[in-house]
Amino acid sequence: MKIYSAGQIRNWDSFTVQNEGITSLQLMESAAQACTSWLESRFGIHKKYCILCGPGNNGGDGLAIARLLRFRGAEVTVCAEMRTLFKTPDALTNWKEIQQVPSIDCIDLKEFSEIVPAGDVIYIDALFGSGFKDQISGVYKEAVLHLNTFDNIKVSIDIPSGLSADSLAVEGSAILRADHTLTFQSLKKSFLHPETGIFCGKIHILDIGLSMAFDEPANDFAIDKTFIGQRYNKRNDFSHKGSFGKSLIVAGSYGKMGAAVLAVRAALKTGSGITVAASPTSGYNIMQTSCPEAMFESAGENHLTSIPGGEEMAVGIGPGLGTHSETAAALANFLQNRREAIVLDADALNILAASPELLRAVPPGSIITPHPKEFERLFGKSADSFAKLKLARQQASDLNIYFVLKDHNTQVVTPEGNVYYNTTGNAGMAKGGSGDVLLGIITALVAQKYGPEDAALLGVWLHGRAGDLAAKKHSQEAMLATDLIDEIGTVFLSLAEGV
Ligand SMILES: NC(=O)C1=CN([C@@H]2O[C@H](COP(=O)(O)OP(=O)(O)OC[C@H]3O[C@@H](n4cnc5c(N)ncnc54)[C@H](O)[C@@H]3O)[C@@H](O)[C@H]2O)[C@@H](O)CC1
Ligand SMILES: [K+]
Repeated sequence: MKIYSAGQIRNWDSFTVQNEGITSLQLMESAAQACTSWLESRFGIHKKYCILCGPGNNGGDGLAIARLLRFRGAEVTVCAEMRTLFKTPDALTNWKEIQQVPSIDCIDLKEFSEIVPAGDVIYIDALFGSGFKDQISGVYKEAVLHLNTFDNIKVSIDIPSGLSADSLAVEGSAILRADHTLTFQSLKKSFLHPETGIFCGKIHILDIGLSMAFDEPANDFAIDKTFIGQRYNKRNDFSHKGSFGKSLIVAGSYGKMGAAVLAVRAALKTGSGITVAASPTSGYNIMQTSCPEAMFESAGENHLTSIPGGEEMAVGIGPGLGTHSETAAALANFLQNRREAIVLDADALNILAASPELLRAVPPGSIITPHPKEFERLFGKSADSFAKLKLARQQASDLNIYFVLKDHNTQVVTPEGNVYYNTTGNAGMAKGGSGDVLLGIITALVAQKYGPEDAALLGVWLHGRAGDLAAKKHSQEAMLATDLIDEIGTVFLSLAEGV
């Protein structure tokens, strides 16, 4: 799914009006109908709603929702700024329609800050949507700050008011903290960053009938199921283990063999034809017992002192490696001699951070998977997640490598400057071991001849989806990286069935 800017969303609305034989008023009605149906299916009928309406078309949506809910038997109060009222023709039309509907209470927004919340009222935020700029002030600000103190359910229409679609909010500005955001047609960039996404609650994408023929270039994308379905290659019946390539997982040191085991098991479960663990001899028994399907190559006594060439193999390096000077020297030597793309994580990245000149030796097309601290060690501190992404784009292009920036919505950054936000995964995955599993998954996909971009995209999605299934079964608190590996098969089954 492409992620469009606020300006492109406006173009999308206009394109639909011009090409689909529909008026902008009908589009507003369609948006309101989609919201009303969602509200009824979620909360049931005959509920009490208070709908805060702003001056533009987001407010117009709120008015149309008020009318539709009232017609279906709900008790509805509308709060709007009576002094300036509505600024767009469609919002004004809906304001006039509201006057014809009996028993909708209308109150001035300036009185809202006096309101004491009633326990059973659901509050709808239709103050500002994609046309919002800068920061909220005056009565709107007071209303948002007051509403934020309520424990009632709060549903934002399209975008939580005070949040802009594609940038960081002005520091200290008022933003509505929603429990649910009903957004139209596609995700907005700000929903996917931690500083701004926190205001959205649970996000629901509603189809309001915007034209599917609309297509503008974009650099930001969300990795969703359709997207993955297009990139996943089903296995051919006439294949043998050699068809699925060989993975070499370079991992482990004395006391950190668990990380190596997790990466190797994840590679095996992701379909690597042949998997070899290159680990220190002290980890031999652990690896051979935990992963009988893998081969073992000894590469040191208690820590790695050499890294095998891994010719014709997909190579993933890092989990549990430690940063011993001999291991660092082995990695430097390996990088000087390796031409094909590799996958790097964890201690491999810490070694690079200590010797940044080595970054230039990372083969083009490689994938590196830093968590926020590892990225900071490599490239310095960024002011916020938008600035960090900008820096990652620049570095990916300079170094000609792919980044997998592990976070709430993990981002894959390509050397061409595209950013793909992952939409699977949960907070239960913020645990030791989860990154080791990701390295194993991505390495196995590279072994199976997925290009680096597809391997990274499919890898993060699969990892997150397996994590979601593990959380469902065991809870976010109790789920372990091992549980995540156990769910990889279920994710492949659903992919093969096309769901
Ligand atoms: N254009 C269309 O065809 C459709 C638009 N839709 C709705 O319309 C919204 C976009 O509507 P608009 O473009 O009218 O924009 P909004 O309703 O998001 O807000 C714009 C209005 O708020 C004012 N405003 C902006 N920033 C402000 C600030 N900081 N303080 C005070 N006032 C501020 C603007 O002057 C303008 O009057 C979408 O989010 C969606 O909810 C939907 O009805 C679907 C169809
Ligand atoms: K809103």
